[in-house]
Amino acid sequence: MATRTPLMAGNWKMNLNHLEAIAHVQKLAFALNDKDHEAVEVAVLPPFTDLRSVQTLVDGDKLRIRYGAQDISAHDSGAYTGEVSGAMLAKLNCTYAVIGHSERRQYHNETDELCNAKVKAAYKHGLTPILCVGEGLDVRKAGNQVAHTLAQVDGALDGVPAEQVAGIVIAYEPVWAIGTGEVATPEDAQEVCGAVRGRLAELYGRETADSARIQYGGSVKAGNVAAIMAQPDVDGALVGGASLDVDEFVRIVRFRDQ
Ligand SMILES: O=C[C@H](O)COP(=O)(O)O
Repeated sequence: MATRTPLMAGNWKMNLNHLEAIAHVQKLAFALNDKDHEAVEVAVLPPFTDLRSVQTLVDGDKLRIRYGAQDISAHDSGAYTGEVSGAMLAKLNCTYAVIGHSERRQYHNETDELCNAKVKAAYKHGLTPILCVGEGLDVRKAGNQVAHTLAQVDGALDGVPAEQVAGIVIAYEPVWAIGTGEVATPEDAQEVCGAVRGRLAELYGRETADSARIQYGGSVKAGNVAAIMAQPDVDGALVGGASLDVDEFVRIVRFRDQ
């Protein structure tokens, strides 16, 4: 089985301006040591307006922190007011682009079809998608979380080749656990993360499935991360609120010590 490096990614959402971003990343870099970076990949996902400042800091100080954007346009360039292209993000040396976060699906009506176009745009420009999937409370109550989430995976990866999927990050984020303090149990997380890996194996083969990383997201904190990370198909966390607190986020990165 492939050895997957855990990825702890802080999704700041619409928080921290570019000056606050610099202070935050400096504090985070100071708190992390070589041992942390060898064991875990650490990434931040700031608002678009912060990315140039984060890039300058990471490059200038040769930090081992990676960064990416919270969204990406499906288009390369042109008359798409308000959008940011993959080429622009690649120019900023972004590693990641979040695609299909539930807040984009909910507030901006993003569909699986659009997510699929965004996944293809990310790969076209050398970015790694962090593809977000997961069910709402009604679906969970009906017991349909696996089927719902796998349909989102199928839709977003339609036509994406195995060699690209091998490097993808898929974040399973049950919507009812996002920002609510209600974390999924480790078994809930494993049920769906395991099913997602199973689907990747069906679609692309075992080797590809074993090399893709699957994160859990939804009210992850230092106090609950270790049990979630102990699950065999959970390879990291997409952390929202707790990533805004550097000390808490560092404790999440050090999940093995919790
Ligand atoms: O992208 C992160 C998720 O939406 C989780 O957010 P949260 O940790 O604040 O629940």
